[in-house]
Amino acid sequence: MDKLEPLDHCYGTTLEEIERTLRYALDIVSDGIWDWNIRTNHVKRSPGWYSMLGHPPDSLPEDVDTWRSVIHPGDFERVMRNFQAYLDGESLIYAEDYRCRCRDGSYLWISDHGRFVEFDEAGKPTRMIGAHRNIHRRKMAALALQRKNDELLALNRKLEGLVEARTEALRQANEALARQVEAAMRLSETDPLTQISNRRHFERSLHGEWQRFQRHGHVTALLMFDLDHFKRINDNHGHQIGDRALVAVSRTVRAALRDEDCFARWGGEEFIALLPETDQGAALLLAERLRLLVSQADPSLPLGLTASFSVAAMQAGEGIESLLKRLDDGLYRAKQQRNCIVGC
Ligand SMILES: Nc1nc2c(ncn2[C@@H]2O[C@H](COP(=O)(O)OP(=O)(O)OP(=O)(O)O)[C@@H](O)[C@H]2O)c(=O)[nH]1
Repeated sequence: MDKLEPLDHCYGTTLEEIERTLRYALDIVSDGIWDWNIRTNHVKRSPGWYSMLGHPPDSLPEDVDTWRSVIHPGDFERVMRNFQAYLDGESLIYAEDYRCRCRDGSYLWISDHGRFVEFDEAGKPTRMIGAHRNIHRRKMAALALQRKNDELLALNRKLEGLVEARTEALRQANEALARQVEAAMRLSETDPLTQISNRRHFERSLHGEWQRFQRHGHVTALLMFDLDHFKRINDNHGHQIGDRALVAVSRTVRAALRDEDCFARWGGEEFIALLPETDQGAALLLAERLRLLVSQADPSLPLGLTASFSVAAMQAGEGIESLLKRLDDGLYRAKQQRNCIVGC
């Protein structure tokens, strides 16, 4: 521990003069000073120290217990621990901010600094002097700022939570919307009775496939069929049975086709299939298989079902309208005989 440099060369010659000079200096830089004789345990406190805490000068016992008794219980342990660490030489400085109880019971934040100033021959400290500074306003302002900061942090966390929740709600709403759009899309492309594609969807698929055929020349065929004497079925057995027959035929044919084949209800009791990567020969074989399947579509129906088929493969340089017309003409010819297949 550093010892104080002798002050006699500039502040006086006697010890008393030096002590007085020291007190003046401490009075200027602090609000209260304390001077502890470690050997006797006597503590002398300046008038400023008493007035800072609202006491008349020299009105309290001049010992260490007076100091202990005014420290705020919430600060007591920390202050004692650090003070002891200085006394034990574990800490090089003693400097603590804490609350001191005033005479009226209120507490004042002070900053306390102290150091040993005298030692015996063995180097043991015999005297310690310290200074108190009133830091109440600064400390209160700092605490208020800290509180404000904590409030802002809490608000920020709350806002972050709100934003997160809102983002999640928005994400879920978007997902629900996407599902609705997808369902609406599916609905707009589906025939309500048979649940296979409708004409609108088929035309879009046909357009795409036709463009691919133009670009890459991949063989693609179309197959169209029309149930025979369907009017008689309705007339003889009722519209409901007619509907059941349409559903049964749709299910049977859909199940017999590949996923990539687009199968649609073209109108009334007329159906159409788009068969990518299929040439005329393969499409004719498929039509024959379907012709047999249609007749077995629903054995529980009180009638026999047959259909007339037309098959046409895409041809280079031919437009969609012409292709469909060819298919239509083929079906017209098949209808002259019924329950048969016409390639065109
Ligand atoms: N039950 C039912 N019948 C339908 C539906 N759509 C069309 N039809 C009927 O299908 C029948 C088609 O009759 P037509 O065009 O004369 O043909 P067809 O009786 O099958 O005779 P061909 O085609 O010459 O063999 C009509 O009676 C329509 O009412 C439907 O969704 N449900």
